[in-house]
Amino acid sequence: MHPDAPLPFAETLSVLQTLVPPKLLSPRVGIICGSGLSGLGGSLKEVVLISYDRLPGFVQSTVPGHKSFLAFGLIGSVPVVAMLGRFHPYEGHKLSSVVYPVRVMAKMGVKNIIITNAAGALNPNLAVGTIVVVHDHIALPNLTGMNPLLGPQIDSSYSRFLPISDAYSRSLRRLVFQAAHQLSLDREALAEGTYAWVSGPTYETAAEGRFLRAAGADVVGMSTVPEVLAAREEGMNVMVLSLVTNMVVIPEGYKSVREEVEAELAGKVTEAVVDEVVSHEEVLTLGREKGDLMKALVEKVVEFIGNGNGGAV
Ligand SMILES: O=P(O)(O)O[C@@H]1C[C@H](O)[C@@H](CO)O1
Ligand code: HPA
Repeated sequence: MHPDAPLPFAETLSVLQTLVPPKLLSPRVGIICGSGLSGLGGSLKEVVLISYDRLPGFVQSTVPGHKSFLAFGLIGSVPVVAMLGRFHPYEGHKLSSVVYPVRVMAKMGVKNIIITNAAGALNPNLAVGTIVVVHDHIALPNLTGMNPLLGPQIDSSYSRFLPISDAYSRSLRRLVFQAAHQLSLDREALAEGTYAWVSGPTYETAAEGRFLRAAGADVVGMSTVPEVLAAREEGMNVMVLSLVTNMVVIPEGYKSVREEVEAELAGKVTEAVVDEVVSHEEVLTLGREKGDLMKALVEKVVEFIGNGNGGAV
């Protein structure tokens, strides 16, 4: 038993066995829906929704735009399991709780996981509404002691020192671009990039935004990386799609208040400076607007996986 948090896998799986029809009990693909993206669950056929409060080991999602249901169903003929609502450390959840559903998916036999999120763009070439296919990440929390794999190993057969330079499956990333081609999406609809994980819940200051951009990140968000690490530890192929819901506020240059006041005292007319801010409402609005696009891409990729394409199983 894990001393930090006893993980009730047997109990969770036994509840699932009583609630999920046998046909859906061995999902091929796991999906995690990001902020405002739970509509993905709406496209599942023969869907069975299970409230998180019925599942031992699951906590509740408390963030607007996240539900608290595990959905089982079919995309085409492929059985999938989807988290309609994820857990973030900033909600007060332990990292072991945040990644518990990913580990449950692994115990159910899921080999491929598609993780979606809403993110702010640091790269000025990205437009709001773009979906970024993530190929790498920067996780300051991981580097400074906030890593879901810290502590005694939950399974002694797992690697103690997990390499994650290959965390984002190239085969699955290829499938996204093939899916975009089949869906006749404009080239600009998709981009590739690096995701920076921050703990949140505050959005970034301008200086933090500049810092993360200078470090090489294209987008920034408050989730996903813990799930990626757990999924890799469990041996899954991982794909991450970030929907750019807003530009991170990084003004061109600081407009000096001293100079503003001095100019006014000298009788000059100055331009009023209004500081911009980001809000979760705009994140959710964009999630709703682009939810169908994200859904179409995910469905197509699942279809490809079902057909055995791309080297992913
Ligand atoms: O769960 P995701 O990463 O999609 O949600 C993002 C990050 C924060 O939870 C929230 C901020 O608006 O949206
Ligand atoms: N910063 C961090 N997380 C986010 C953002 C952001 O600008 N937008 C959506 N999630």
